[in-house]
Amino acid sequence: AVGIVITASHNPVGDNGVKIADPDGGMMAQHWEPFADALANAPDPDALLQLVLQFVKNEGIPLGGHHTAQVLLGRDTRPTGEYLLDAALQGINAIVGAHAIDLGILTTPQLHWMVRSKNKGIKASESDYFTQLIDSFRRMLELVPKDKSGDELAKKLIVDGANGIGGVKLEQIKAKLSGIDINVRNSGKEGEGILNHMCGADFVQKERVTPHGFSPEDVGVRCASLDGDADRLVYFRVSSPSDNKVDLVDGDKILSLFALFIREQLDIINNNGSQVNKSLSARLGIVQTAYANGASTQFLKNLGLEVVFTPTGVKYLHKKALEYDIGIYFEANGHGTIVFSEDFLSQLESLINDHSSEAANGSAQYHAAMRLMAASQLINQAVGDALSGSLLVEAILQYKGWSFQNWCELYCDLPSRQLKVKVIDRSSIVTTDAETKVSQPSNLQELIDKETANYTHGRCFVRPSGTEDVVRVYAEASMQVEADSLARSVAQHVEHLLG
Ligand SMILES: CC(=O)N[C@H]1[C@@H](OP(=O)(O)O)O[C@H](CO)[C@@H](O)[C@@H]1O
Ligand SMILES: [Mg+2]
Repeated sequence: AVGIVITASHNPVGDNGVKIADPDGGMMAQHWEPFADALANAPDPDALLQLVLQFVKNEGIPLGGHHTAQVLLGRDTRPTGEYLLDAALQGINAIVGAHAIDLGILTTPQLHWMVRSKNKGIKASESDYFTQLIDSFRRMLELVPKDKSGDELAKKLIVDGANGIGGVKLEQIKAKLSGIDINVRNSGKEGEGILNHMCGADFVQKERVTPHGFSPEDVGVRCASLDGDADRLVYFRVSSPSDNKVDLVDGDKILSLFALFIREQLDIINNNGSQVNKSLSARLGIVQTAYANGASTQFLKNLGLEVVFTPTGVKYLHKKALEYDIGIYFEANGHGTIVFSEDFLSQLESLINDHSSEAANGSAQYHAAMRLMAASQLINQAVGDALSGSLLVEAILQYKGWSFQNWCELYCDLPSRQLKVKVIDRSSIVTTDAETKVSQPSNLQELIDKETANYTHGRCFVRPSGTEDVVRVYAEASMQVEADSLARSVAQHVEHLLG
């Protein structure tokens, strides 16, 4: 089985598009992208057919015969979704041997999870997805030390659903989630607002102001914001009753919380004088992009963790994370997850079985192993998932007995600025070293280095966007005015050279 979701994610309600899930539940193989581009740009039906036939030949895809391909289809809440889903059904069913299954309205990560589960031969329906979330969340909370159980505020979460599919699904399951009190705003109900308009994870992360539907009354309460197809997650808190600014916890800080938690459990397992005396070897890898705040990278490195960088785009991060026993990746904008290797999970399982005797199963080592197992079942390992991600955040905060403030204070973000520059041909910029350096045009990197040297904690890079016709400039420095001015001067160089 493979999957297709009709969605345009965090983009305006009038846009639409497709996301494709490969058999492992991950994103479509990268070497198929040029083919997808060619299909989308085919001038007429005949050319389209020729492209398909040629591609089928090149890739050695068996068409027809006994070979059946299942395509799971889902869509978000966009008004154009129904029409496009119907077109997709017709397109798939026109191929001999292919069979489309319409799963209706789903979050993108649900569809990816279903594809992954189906191909693993395990239960793969929406209710199985919900059951897995609810059960593993409950198990995580059962493993919270008794002295950490927090007050009412610690259990309260307000979720901005971006008027999209995430809020709809959360409303369906929130009553079954014990130990947490969830209130959904911008839930996608008729009349509540427009999809992604003045709300949602992308809006909150970029604008750093309260989304529509939040007010000074919410000051101090922990809030989460999802994007339109619920694969991105950021947290925030309304800073003060007098303005609409928020304290933001972005993907980097969610990543840091996850990394701390996983490391702590591994340390408990490996360092605690255990009766069973079995340790668990695990290579833990943290994957970021150049957009990760420098303070987060420093924080993670100070913990002694292995931090690696890939180009922008979760397809690169996910692939890199799979190289580890436990790989944790996040983009600053809130897309990310944790992946566990099969080998690690089977070691974990045997450790848990070894502890199954009465004497051992009260041990700290056993509890830590059980926490890791529950986390691996709660988090969506196919793709970043705002619903399962936020439940893991909530469980970890309860485990640590942490408030939003404690989490914020893990480290202090360096001020940063992002700018977009319109140029004639953005592909004339070529980058290396996970997009942190420019190799073409040849003198641009030297100019960036010169500007950056003028600032304490200065860091700056430019790259052509993969999704918009612009060059993006990112700058960081110890003060906001400095980050702004570094970004501005580098943007001017880009304009001058390529404008
Ligand atoms: C700076 C930034 O946020 N870039 C985004 C954006 O990519 P660009 O290639 O920068 O346009 O869209 C991608 C897809 O949603 C997302 O993965 C990525 O993080
Ligand atoms: Mg999205």
